[in-house]
Amino acid sequence: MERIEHIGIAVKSLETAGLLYRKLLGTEPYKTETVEPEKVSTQFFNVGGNKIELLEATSPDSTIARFIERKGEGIHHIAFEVDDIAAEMARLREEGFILLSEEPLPGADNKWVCFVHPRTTGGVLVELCQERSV
Ligand SMILES: CC[C@H](C(=O)O)C(=O)SCCNC(=O)CCNC(=O)[C@H](O)C(C)(C)COP(=O)(O)OP(=O)(O)OC[C@H]1O[C@@H](n2cnc3c(N)ncnc32)[C@H](O)[C@@H]1OP(=O)(O)O
Ligand SMILES: [Co+2]
Repeated sequence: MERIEHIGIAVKSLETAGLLYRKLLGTEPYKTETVEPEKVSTQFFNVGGNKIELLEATSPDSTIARFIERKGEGIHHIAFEVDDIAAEMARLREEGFILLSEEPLPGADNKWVCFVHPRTTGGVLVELCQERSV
């Protein structure tokens, strides 16, 4: 793992939460992007090089909708930047972590991503992110 890439926050409404985070952070979001396969719309803020990712469900069967149903709005996951996501996935499998996809998946903000099951990380949903070369 290289560094924390972003903190994911589950919100009911990007519009409402976006206004709140503009006030809270004192800055505008740099990107709003829907990732259909993940059934999420995202909005990214950059705070001195650290990123906040707001996540709204695009359908009732989205993992974000289920999270909010169960736990309410709030911190959803921690994403780490990795240089080689395939190698990191193999290392984590070796270490006994449960990965939630066989292969890296296309994520938001031009990344390849993979998630680690929170039951194997002490209750924290972890995301791996590698920059997708354009
Ligand atoms: C990719 C676009 C974007 C990006 O950055 O590029 C994103 O970040 S998209 C983010 C949304 N997508 C995901 O989260 C994909 C990975 N997540 C999953 O596959 C599921 O959410 C999963 C497997 C973590 C949980 O699935 P589900 O909610 O259907 O299962 P359960 O409700 O039975 O939960 C099982 C167990 O996990 C605990 N849980 C669920 N979500 C979280 C969480 N965010 N953080 C910590 N723990 C979580 C839940 O409480 C259950 O624990 P238990 O002890 O059994 O009660
Ligand atoms: Co994320």
